[in-house]
Amino acid sequence: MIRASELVYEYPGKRALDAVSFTLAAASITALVGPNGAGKTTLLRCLAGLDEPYSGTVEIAGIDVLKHPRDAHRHIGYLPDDFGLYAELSVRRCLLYAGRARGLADATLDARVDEVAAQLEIGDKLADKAGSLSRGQRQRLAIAQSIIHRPSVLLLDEPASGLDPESRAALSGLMRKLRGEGMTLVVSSHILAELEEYCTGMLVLQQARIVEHRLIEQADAAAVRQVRLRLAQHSEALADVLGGLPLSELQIDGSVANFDYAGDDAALAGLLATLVNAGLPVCELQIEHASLQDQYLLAVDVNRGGRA
Ligand SMILES: Nc1ncnc2c1ncn2[C@@H]1O[C@H](COP(=O)(O)OP(=O)(O)OP(=O)(O)O)[C@@H](O)[C@H]1O
Repeated sequence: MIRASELVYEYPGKRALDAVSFTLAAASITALVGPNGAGKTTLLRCLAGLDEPYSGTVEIAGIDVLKHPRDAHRHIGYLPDDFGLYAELSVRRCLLYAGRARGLADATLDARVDEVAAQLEIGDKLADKAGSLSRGQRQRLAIAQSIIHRPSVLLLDEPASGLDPESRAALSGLMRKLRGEGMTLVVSSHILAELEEYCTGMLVLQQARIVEHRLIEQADAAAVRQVRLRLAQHSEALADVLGGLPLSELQIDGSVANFDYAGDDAALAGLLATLVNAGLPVCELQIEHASLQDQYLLAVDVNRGGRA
């Protein structure tokens, strides 16, 4: 659905994107993460066809964004991080304006404005001036404007910044809903704990380059997991049995053992069977998954280490 190939973008004296390539599947939500200044906003603007890269190509819904920007824009919704609203216009007029700018026909526009306002839960604000809305309501209006033309791709730059926990939870729900309707989303954010709730993939940008592209659902199956094992009572055999298994970071403290284990659920079931068959009185096996934040920090750290 979204394909970037060998993108290079330069500001005067500064390379902001360097040979950036990736493919994102339809109906996915990709977290675009990276340190400040990594190039996230620049990448989103190139994907949206708002900035022209020095070289490389962007394809969205099968359309070459650089060659056919107008066609591509029909498929793209874009929310910039510093989005502006017409403060003196009513919410309804803001949405009507956005719809007309996107070429929606007058005959259907009113109904679409009501529909999208209800979807973003600002239906009761249609008569209010945009300038009178709270930060969260303004954010929802800006998102409503960006999806009024029913794009198949939505690019959101820091959509959760400045929102309270309640509004951020509502935003998470909205993204899941849009994905459920078949939309493909790319979300740049620094709030990794929340991205984890709804993202299907993570793209890590560092110093203008992609350093990691991970599909979260797939990565989970074979990811290294931290395991905590507890026996009902102390057993001298614990160290011997665990010592013969393909584990790492093994630490034993009395009847409790902690270790890292790489394998899917079936492999874990086999591990448990081995322990029980060896006569160990296992009463607890607890698995901790590496969080998105851990994975991100690891990707960024490894890359820094590689460059040092
Ligand atoms: N108009 C500009 N002129 C010159 N350099 C720029 C311009 N805009 C961005 N840059 C530089 O390009 C690099 C990438 O900027 P970009 O805004 O894309 O990063 P970002 O990952 O979105 O950062 P942040 O997380 O802080 O929003 C940075 O080093 C930035 O200083």
